[in-house]
Amino acid sequence: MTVKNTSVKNDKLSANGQHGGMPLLHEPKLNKGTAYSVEERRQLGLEGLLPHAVENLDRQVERVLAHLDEKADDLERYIYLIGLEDRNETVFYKTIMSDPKRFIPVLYDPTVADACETFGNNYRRARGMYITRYMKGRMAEVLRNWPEKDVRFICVSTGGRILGLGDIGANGMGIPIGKLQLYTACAAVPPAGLLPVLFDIGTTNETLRADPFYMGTREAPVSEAELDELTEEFIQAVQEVFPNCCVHFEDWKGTDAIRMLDRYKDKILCYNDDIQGTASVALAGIAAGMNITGGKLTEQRVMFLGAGSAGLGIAKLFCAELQTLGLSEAEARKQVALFDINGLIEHSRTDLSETQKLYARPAKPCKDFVQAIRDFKPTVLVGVSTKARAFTREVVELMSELNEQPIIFALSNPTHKAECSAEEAYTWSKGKALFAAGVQFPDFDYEGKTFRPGQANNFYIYPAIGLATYCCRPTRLNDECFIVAAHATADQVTLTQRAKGMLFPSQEQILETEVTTAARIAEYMFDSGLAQVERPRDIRAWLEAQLYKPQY
Ligand SMILES: O=C([O-])CC(=O)C(=O)O
Ligand SMILES: [Mg+2]
Repeated sequence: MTVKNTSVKNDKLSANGQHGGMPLLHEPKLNKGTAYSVEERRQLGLEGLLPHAVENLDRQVERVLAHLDEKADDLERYIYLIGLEDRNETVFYKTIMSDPKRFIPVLYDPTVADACETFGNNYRRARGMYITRYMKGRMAEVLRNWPEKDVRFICVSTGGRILGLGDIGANGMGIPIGKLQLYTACAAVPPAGLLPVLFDIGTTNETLRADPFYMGTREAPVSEAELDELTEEFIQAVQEVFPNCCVHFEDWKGTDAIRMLDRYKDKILCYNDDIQGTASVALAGIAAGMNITGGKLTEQRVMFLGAGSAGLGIAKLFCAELQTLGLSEAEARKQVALFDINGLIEHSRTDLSETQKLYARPAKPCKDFVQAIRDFKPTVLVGVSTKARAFTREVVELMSELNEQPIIFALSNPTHKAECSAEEAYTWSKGKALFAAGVQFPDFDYEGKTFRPGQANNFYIYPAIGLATYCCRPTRLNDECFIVAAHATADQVTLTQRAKGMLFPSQEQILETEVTTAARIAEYMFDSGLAQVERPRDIRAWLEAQLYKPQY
């Protein structure tokens, strides 16, 4: 426990006109609770406000762990943890970062899905910002209400497509909150500059609009033209109020997501996690699969079930990678096929978006997914459909007939939306499949061998992108950053892990993994001229020096 560190923090507090005492104990970023020393208690007017015992951080975490053990389920644990973050940010991050494999699923997917669906019922305290159409013309003024002035990342969602849950409007706030917590939990990005934003544009969800506990605007979504206008004002306001901020788009309706990324990616520092982060983690899984099968990336044929922002994002990044490996654009696109609710994406379809048209195959119409697989003969199958159980026994068996080791990703989430479970993938493929899902499935024993399913979730990627961005201050992010992140992630799967069929590094050492990934991204940012700070001699050590550490 160092008094020095505290007195620096408390200088800041004095500058705000606060001098310790009870307000200090209610300030989660500064509060040390029972860890204040006798001396500090005297200096800061805390005597008598705390029990006698002076505890250290480890003892405080032990108490938290005991509380968590008493909770009935993960949603209760989630609610408790958010409350803890409201009281003491240091204990919160110390707890999460001490066991990320255990806590990522509690704080984030799949529990965050329940947290979002019950957001109005379980609401406790203000966190993040809500921007509505009623702030039109005043968004910059509104953003100035946020107490932290040096905001470095805004994660913004309309709630228009939350995970595989569809449009849940303002209840989607759980996602920007959770995504930003993982910047810190997985890559030690300092939490002070992280701002979750729910861009409340109304919702198509009539059940929610009729729910007395719903807290968003009770209206149908604004028109596309109005959305574009509101978003433009928001983006301008962010540039003005938080000039060092990277805008992270998350869980917008697919067409809005693609349109906004196209509009802003070359104009401001931004990215879309569902398009670029998901694409990068899928590419990482495919690249790691090549290390197991000995196959070549250029020979992979990827078939998607679902042709929304995630599927199109993966297709685009995969093709970009194939082009860097020497294929032409047309050759690369031939390696990809998409199949959606209306069948195979092929030339004669009249319902395709401009982006979907790029991947339309010169093939006959086909509404039968199994037939489409038989015709295209994919080596990799990617589920981004939000259609539970869509990878049937027939699908998995056919993939195993076509491939020695088929790569099967069931990315829809939360758990009940996955296209198939790990157990199904391993059993139906007779242990041949290299499998990953968007959520973590438990290990599975099949004929004497233990398989560890992968979690192909963008949390392997975006926190590392965040750390590299935080340190290098690039003016833009491009697709190459996400390709570099994919390879850096795949390269960290060890030989022992590959032997268990693992396609991603283990989550126990997620911080170590993401710092390594961030170092590779940072190196690319310096090499390519994207970085706006001076290149350090030792990039890794330089990143490490800037990591947030949960300590007093
Ligand atoms: O949040 C996750 O687990 C993955 C993701 O971005 C999504 O499903 O929208
Ligand atoms: Mg998402």
